[in-house]
Amino acid sequence: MPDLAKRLIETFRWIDLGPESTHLVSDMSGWWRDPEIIAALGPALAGLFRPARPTVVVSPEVTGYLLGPLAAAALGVGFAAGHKEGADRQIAEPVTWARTAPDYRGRTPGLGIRSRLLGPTDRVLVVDDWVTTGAQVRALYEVIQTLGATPVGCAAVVADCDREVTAELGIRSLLTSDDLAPD
Ligand SMILES: O=P(O)(O)OC[C@H]1O[C@H](OP(=O)(O)OP(=O)(O)O)[C@H](O)[C@@H]1O
Repeated sequence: MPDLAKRLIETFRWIDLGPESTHLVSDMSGWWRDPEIIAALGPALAGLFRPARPTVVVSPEVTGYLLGPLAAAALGVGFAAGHKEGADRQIAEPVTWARTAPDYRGRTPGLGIRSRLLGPTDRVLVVDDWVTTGAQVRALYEVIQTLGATPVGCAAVVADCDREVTAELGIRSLLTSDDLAPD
């Protein structure tokens, strides 16, 4: 196993919120606190798709805003935000939206990208921390295609989805959820 994968596993935690809680909560704060992980994550995610020659990275709000720019910098391309509807601020220009199917928490948020940021010459890499149902990635692909651009795939730190979704959305990851299974 590569050193980065080992370090991601060592610094990840499941948090038990107590007897009232029905599930463990993932805690990735150790990743952002570790200088070696911060330095290695962008190049590692970029390396999953370098041959696809992405021209831009897109990531969903909010954890994607940490990871996407790291991967974009490693690829030498720019970044465009995937906004979630309902944020407490206005976007004062046209945004192209798509609604997600129910995600891993049963939510169906709209995801949107500022329309002027992508065009037909763009090959777009979606980057995220964790993909479960793939609903948010799929909605971003819909927006990307509506804007005339081409999604080349999704680079994730953790993939937790079934084989069909992985193949359909072209998901590649540094870890699978089995690597982070609670004890
Ligand atoms: O595969 P899916 O079922 O679509 O779920 C995966 C998405 O959910 C998580 O983000 P979340 O919406 O919890 O936001 P966060 O980044 O603010 O934690 C994760 O960061 C992905 O974006």
